[in-house]
Amino acid sequence: MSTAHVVIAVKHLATAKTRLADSFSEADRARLVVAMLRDTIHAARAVDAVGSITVVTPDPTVAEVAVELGARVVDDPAADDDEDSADRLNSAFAAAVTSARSEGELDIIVLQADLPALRPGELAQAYESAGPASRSVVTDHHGTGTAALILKAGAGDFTPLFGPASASRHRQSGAHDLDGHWPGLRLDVDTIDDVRQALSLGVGTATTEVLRTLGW
Ligand SMILES: Nc1nc2c(ncn2[C@@H]2O[C@H](COP(=O)(O)OP(=O)(O)OP(=O)(O)O)[C@@H](O)[C@H]2O)c(=O)[nH]1
Ligand SMILES: C=C(OP(=O)(O)O)C(=O)O
Repeated sequence: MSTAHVVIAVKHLATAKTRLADSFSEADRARLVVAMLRDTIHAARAVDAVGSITVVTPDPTVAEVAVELGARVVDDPAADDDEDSADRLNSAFAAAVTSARSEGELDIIVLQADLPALRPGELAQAYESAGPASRSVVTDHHGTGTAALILKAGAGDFTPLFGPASASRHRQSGAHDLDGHWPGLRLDVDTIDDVRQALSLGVGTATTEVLRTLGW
């Protein structure tokens, strides 16, 4: 079985999940982001084909949690630059993928950090369904964003195109859209409605605990 390397990006906790600001304080949003990251990493680590995980972040708390969970940490090269936020995110992913590939030509799974309802079987199926030497995209539950990008070894150079409506940009750049019933994999949590949907699908233990302490 081939081995995949998962790459996850998380920004500064102080600026994270602004779309949840009406419902949660900054401190609670930070706790939720860390909890969702924990559940995402736990699910990804449980996939047989996943050999290693890198988290690219400028945030020391996120870096600590990533190391505790056995992930490698890449410092975010552009976090404080005056770039557009999507450009910063794309620079962060590009740096992490370059770092992972410096150890050899690997399959790479670029994965969102906020997938608390992810099931290992969903990620395993998505990875297996991506063809050899291909680039593939798992579109998010809205049909517009990118939940995951799968870059099989030999797929060539990678230009991440995350940001609003990234799924169509990834498709236009040659990525195949993967079909599959993967509700947890597709459910990146950005809004309060997403929180409700994730809860009804079933979230991991860390997110369950934080939401419970917040009265959910
Ligand atoms: N390392 C890194 N990660 C980023 C950066 N910008 C965004 N991310 C991460 O990429 C994912 C999608 O980011 P966004 O949708 O822009 O931000 P968000 O915090 O999820 O939500 P909003 O603030 O509501 O937009 C999240 O996991 C972010 O933490 C960045 O500049 N550097
Ligand atoms: C940045 C993206 O995700 P989000 O929905 O979290 O903004 C994206 O889908 O490219």
